[in-house]
Amino acid sequence: MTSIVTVEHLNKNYGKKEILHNINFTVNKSQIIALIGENGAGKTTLINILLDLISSNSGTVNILDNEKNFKERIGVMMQQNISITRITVKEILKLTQSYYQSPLAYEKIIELSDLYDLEDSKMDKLSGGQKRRLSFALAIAGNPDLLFLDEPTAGMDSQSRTKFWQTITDLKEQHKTVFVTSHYLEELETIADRIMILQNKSISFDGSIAQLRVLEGESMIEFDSKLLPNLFKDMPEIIDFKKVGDHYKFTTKNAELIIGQLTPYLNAINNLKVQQNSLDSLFVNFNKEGATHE
Ligand SMILES: Nc1ncnc2c1ncn2[C@@H]1O[C@H](COP(=O)(O)OP(=O)(O)OP(=O)(O)O)[C@@H](O)[C@H]1O
Repeated sequence: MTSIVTVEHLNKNYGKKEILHNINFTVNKSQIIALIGENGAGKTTLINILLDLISSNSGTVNILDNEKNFKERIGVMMQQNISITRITVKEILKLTQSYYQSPLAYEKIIELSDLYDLEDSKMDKLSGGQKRRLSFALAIAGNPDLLFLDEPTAGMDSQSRTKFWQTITDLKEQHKTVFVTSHYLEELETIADRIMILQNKSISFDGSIAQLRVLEGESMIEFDSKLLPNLFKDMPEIIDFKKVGDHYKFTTKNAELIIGQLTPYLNAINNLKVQQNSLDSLFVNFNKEGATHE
């Protein structure tokens, strides 16, 4: 596979505060990579370094082989929307297209960003969600091979989000590579090929959601029962055991084994629920163990 982003031994400080420590990774073509981390973990800082908007203190970044005009092949959707008074959606898109040698067709941009009916609206009169869609339109105007999306769906309604992620998946099918950060983990869960967790200044997890499930527990089991809590507490397969009143909730790496162990007590168990662990709860568990991750 062709590597289109390579980061080696990257470090970043703001003043005396270390933000990123020895970051290393490569990104291949046609992947959707979700960069996740708590507020202030350094996601935007990392993306800004990749985009050469700010400099690192040390380390190397190689994007698209740093070939001539490689920046033309990158599309960026920043966390903040840009708004210019008196310019319409159509005008700003046409202007942006004009900066590129091989831009995406205007009609295609409108279609992918779902900006029908808003082409003649003034930029500063758009709603928050519409501004997000315009930011996306501006990001894809140059028909980029590599897209950076920082909190792309913030402020979008649920219909727009669904459509947006479908578009991102379609772009991947067209061999585009997408680097996305978001706090809406349930959205990333279905589309990301690869999850990178930024924690304690480093990439502390880098792999698929299936690999994260193996690490953190594949399933969540919940039920109500008056059974003694110490029946379960010491089972090594049980992770993150919680009991509130008669309600039991825990994560496990081996749901089948636990269900087998619960079978003799099924008469004393109500509302049994077994489900695959969501990215949200995997991330919470992962962060709780934060200090132990490399
Ligand atoms: N220009 C700056 N000068 C000094 N400190 C900064 C600067 N920009 C960011 N920081 C600090 O660096 C840390 C990382 O910030 P960053 O915005 O990269 O985090 P983030 O993971 O993107 O957060 P969020 O999820 O809230 O967007 C934070 O502690 C932030 O306060």
